[in-house]
Amino acid sequence: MPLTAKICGLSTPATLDAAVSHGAAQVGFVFFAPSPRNLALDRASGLAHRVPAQVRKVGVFVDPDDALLDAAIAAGRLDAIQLHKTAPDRVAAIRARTRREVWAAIAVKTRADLAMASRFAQAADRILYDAKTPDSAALPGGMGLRFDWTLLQGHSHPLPWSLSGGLTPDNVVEAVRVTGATSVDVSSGVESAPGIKNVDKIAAFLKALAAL
Ligand SMILES: O=C(O)c1ccccc1NCC(=O)[C@H](O)[C@H](O)COP(=O)(O)O
Repeated sequence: MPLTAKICGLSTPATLDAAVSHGAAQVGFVFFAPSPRNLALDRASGLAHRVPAQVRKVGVFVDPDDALLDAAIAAGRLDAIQLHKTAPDRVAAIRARTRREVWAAIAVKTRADLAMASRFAQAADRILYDAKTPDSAALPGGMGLRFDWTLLQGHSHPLPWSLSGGLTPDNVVEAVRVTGATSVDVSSGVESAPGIKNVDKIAAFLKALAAL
C-alpha cells in the first residue's frame, strides 16, 4: 500500500504549494482560535482554491459547534473533518450531518489510551493516533510531542488510521518502520517556529517518505 502524508496547519500559499508539489495527499487547515495555525475563513477560502482536486482538504477542529463547521466547510471547501476532544456520539452526528469523511483523533500516552479507538468504530472513517498533550496545554495537538510508537505494534485497529505526534523529516522513516503506518500527519516538525511552516522541511519530510 502506498504511503500517504498530511501536512497540517498550513496557512500561506507558498507552504501550501510546497506540500502539494512534493506529494502530500492531504493538507490540513486548523480552525481553532487558540492555535498559532488558526485560519480565518477568508484565508482558508484563498488557500482552498489553490489545492488541486487530487489533494484532500482536511479541516481540524476541537469539539466544534455546527456554525463553525458549516462556515469552515464552505470557506475551506473541506473534503474531510478531523475532530479532537469530541465524543463518539457527536463525531457520528457531525459525520451524518456534514456527509464528510471524519477523522477521530485519539490522544495516546499509554496502551490503555488505544482502547478509545474502538469507541469510534461506527462513528468515524479514520483514526488519527496523536500524542496526548498535558492537561494544562493550550492545544490538544500540534505540539511536537510523540508517544511510544511500539504501543501500536499488535494493536487491532478498528478503522483505517494515521500516525501523528512529533514526526519530523529525521524520524518519520523510523516511525513508519516501527508502527507499520501507511498514513502519517505532521505539523510542528515541518515548522521553523510555532505556526510558521518551512518549505524546505516540508520537502524533506515528503522526500523521506517517497524514498521508502
Ligand atoms: O496544530 C494545531 O495547532 C492543532 C490545534 C488544535 C487541534 C489540533 C491541532 N493539530 C492537529 C494535527 O493534526 C497535528 O498535525 C498533530 O497533532 C501532530 O502535530 P505535531 O506533533 O506538531 O506534528
